[in-house]
Amino acid sequence: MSDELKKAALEYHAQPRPGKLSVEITKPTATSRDLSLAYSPGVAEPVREIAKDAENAYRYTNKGNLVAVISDGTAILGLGNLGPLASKPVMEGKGVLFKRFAGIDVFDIEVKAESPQAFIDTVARIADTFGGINLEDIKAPECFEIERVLIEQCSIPVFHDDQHGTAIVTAAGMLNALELQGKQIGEAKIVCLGAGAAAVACMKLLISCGAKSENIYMIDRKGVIHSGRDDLNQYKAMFALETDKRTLADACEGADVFVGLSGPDLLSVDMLKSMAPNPVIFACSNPDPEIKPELALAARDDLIMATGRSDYPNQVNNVLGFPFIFRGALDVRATAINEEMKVAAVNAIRELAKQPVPQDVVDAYGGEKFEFGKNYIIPKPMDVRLLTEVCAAVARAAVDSGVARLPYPEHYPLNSIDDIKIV
Ligand SMILES: NC(=O)C1=CN([C@@H]2O[C@H](COP(=O)(O)OP(=O)(O)OC[C@H]3O[C@@H](n4cnc5c(N)ncnc54)[C@H](OP(=O)(O)O)[C@@H]3O)[C@@H](O)[C@H]2O)C=CC1
Ligand SMILES: CC(=O)C(=O)O
Ligand SMILES: [Mg+2]
Repeated sequence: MSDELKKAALEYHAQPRPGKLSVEITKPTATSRDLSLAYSPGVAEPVREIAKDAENAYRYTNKGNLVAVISDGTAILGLGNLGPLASKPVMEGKGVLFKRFAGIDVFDIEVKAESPQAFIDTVARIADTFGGINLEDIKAPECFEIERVLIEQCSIPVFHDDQHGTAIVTAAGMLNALELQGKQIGEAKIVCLGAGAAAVACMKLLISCGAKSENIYMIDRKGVIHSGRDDLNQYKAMFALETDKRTLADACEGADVFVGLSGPDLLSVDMLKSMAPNPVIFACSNPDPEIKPELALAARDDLIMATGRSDYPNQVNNVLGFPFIFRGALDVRATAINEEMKVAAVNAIRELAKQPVPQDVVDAYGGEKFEFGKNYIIPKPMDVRLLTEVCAAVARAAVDSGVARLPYPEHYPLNSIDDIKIV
């Protein structure tokens, strides 16, 4: 990041008031009558109704449109374990994206937890306040058990965005990129640098989409994950291969795909050059990718290059997923975000990239024209059709798979956030 951008980012967060989010009032509060409805004595009535039947919380409070974005700060982007308070700008940022792209209100919650169990207990105790819980930037392997237990304990959707949001968007982009490069996913040799929350979920979903586990080389700080290692947790062990490859450089030789979910500047130009013709490079570490696009594109001209950032083409980032997935789930009051809903989101995002791009999206990106191809494998976050297509696909899948508590919404498809009706 340039010094100029770093300075601008601090200024953006500090001025004209600190932070990126505030709370707004949705009812009249001008008169004493308004206050006697909003607060004492009127507020007692919805209290009594909710005490009689918890479902009334959806009718009389903001529960149905409120998502908690919760972190313990143990894996903030690719910056590592910097603690809960330091994660707050990212969690506020997720709140901005939920609101801007899908009209969802967010409380960001940063939890100082001495153990995964303490974190679970904290979240479980506050869960009923919300319509859904988006777990964010919690490191592996703890994140897997945290999410599993919270899904079991909560009756609202619990979704670890770094796992599933990332996997959905990566799978959508990867299927399109492979198609453009003329490769079959079932034959692609895949190198995955990183073996944490995002990496494990992405590789699992790519396997569901047809990738072969025997073609996936997963790599952590100690090198290739192979069956001779005795230091693997159960999540890494699922990817252990019988192989004599040991290093990232060994794995890259002849590989078709590189997926980086690890840290900055870890893929060298020599490694990139050793890959098969027409490779796909997803260097998705934030804020700094595993290889800079300028370096990669200067080294070879037959690749498709994506990063997690907004300032390069092909932004493979969970922002294309979580706002719309939660909108669809909330609008049918789903009890979970299940595999059917995730696959529906993959297909909706993937297909959208193949449609002509509307003028307002072109305008939002400085007038540059996009069409399905090497520099446009996946839709842009500003594309309102994500709201239309992904919410509809997710809500439909929730209904069809039996986790929806409301029917498919009559007001769908959503053509703008003004069409949203809080249920
Ligand atoms: N573009 C997007 O939408 C998203 C991008 N990401 C990015 O993915 C990265 C990982 O995030 P997440 O999975 O949540 O974090 P985790 O802490 O769960 O996992 C980090 C993984 O990266 C590995 N790693 C870190 N440094 C190196 C290194 N030098 N060499 C090899 N492996 C390394 C770690 O290895 P070990 O197991 O040995 O410690 C670990 O397996 C971050 O950079 C994040 O920004 C995450 C989510 C979404
Ligand atoms: C994008 C995101 O969630 C991450 O980098 O952690
Ligand atoms: Mg994250």
